[in-house]
Amino acid sequence: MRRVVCPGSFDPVTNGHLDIIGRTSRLYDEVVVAVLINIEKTSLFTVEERIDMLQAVTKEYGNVRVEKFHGLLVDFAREQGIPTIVKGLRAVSDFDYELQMAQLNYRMSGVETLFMSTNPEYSFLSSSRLKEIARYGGDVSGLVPDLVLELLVERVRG
Ligand SMILES: Cc1cn(CCC(=O)O)c2ccccc12
Repeated sequence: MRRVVCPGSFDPVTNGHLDIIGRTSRLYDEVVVAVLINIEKTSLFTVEERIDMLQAVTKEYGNVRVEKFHGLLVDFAREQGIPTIVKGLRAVSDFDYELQMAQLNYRMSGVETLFMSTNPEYSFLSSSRLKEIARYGGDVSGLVPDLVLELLVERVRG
């Protein structure tokens, strides 16, 4: 069983995330989407809400499992018996940090990191930018799944 882990905060999941997860699900037997629990960071959605959204929007792929984790990603990967991380790269600006993390993770644990180019349609997308726009009433339809759009608008304007 060839497994891979796709880590992130997913606060909330965007179409950019979904694009990478969907393409990865066609390359591996199982994709574990790992939602990071970060108590230092205030989030718009709870971990459980983020997991529920991810489960709903990845169900159609049939081989995606959503889990939560805290601490080191490589510890989670090892516990899950997953030898490979897949990260989406949006732009050159992502590369520096991601390369450093990949080298550190490999040195610490032998877990490999594979990079996948983000669909250019979403290369500008990040959850934080999205939340900012939604907070000021901007239209983010088409950038997140419809289910997420509803919950996002309700939450920022609630
Ligand atoms: C482009 C991209 C960024 N991230 C981290 C997102 C985050 O930390 O919320 C991803 C996670 C899965 C698939 C693609 C991506």
